[in-house]
Amino acid sequence: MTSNRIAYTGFVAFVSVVLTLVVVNLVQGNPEPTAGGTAENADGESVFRLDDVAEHNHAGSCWKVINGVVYDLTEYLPNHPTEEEVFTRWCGKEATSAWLDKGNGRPHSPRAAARLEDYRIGVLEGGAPAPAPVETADSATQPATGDDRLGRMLLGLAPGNYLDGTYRGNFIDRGLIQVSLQFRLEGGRIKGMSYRHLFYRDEDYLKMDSSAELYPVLRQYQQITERLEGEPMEAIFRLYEPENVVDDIDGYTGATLRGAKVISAFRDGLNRGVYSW
Ligand code: HEM
Repeated sequence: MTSNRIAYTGFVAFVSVVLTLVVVNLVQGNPEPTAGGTAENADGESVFRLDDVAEHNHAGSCWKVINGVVYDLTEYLPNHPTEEEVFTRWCGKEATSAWLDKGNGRPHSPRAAARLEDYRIGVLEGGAPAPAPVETADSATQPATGDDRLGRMLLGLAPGNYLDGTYRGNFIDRGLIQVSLQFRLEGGRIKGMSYRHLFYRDEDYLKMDSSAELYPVLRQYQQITERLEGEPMEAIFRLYEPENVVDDIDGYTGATLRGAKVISAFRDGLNRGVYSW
């Protein structure tokens, strides 16, 4: 009788352990990081939920959401110039506010923004949540530095702020059009960018052939279109540091100016709104 009771008690204990394990597993889901997103958007990009991101909340697998885009920063982690904990504290989280304010009221640099794009793995379901306020009481009263301005511009280009469609924009200086361009936005990505007009100091660049002295300048302009193809909108800001985008012809002196003109024409197009659907 006693041994029967012991066997029965043991059986009940065993069953309850098994049931507990099943229930815990059902509630927590698979604890292993999932490789893919929950779905794909029209652009073939993975779409994740914050729950998916939350699973990658440690140094061994560190995902963050910044401006509605999901990044797998695991491999970048050892390169980040702070104590590891400063960076890992945000793993698995919506981290736009930390990205836009390094703790001193200033956002990350354009160089850091260019790094970030290498780790993009998808977008957040439903687009960017409203980011936490960027400005501290101090930074609001201080004049904006170059980095601050870039951070604010990046926010302006957050996915969802512009409709898909074809855009046309110009850079005009002293009454003359220097750069006129056209591009499509598809899922917030630049597609089919081309120049309609490229003119500077009596030179019509679009009419040049490869024997022209200034042909390398035209090549740089073309490299911009080639290298922005399929990139997210904010990639235009890489042109503030053109060495990230085009080959050198003159120590990047002219390329810096040309990059600024392209950014300006691009943003002119966005301001004008969709030219055709
Ligand atoms: C989201 C959480 C993040 C936090 C809290 C954070 C924090 C910081 C802090 C405090 C600094 C200043 C270090 C110093 O001056 O000694 C810094 C610098 C830097 N961080 Fe981050 N960071 C984050 C994400 C990132 C990401 C995702 C990248 C790039 C993929 C990145 C790239 C850099 C770079 C390149 C610098 C050098 C300064 C600059 O270029 O702005 N950080 N970060």
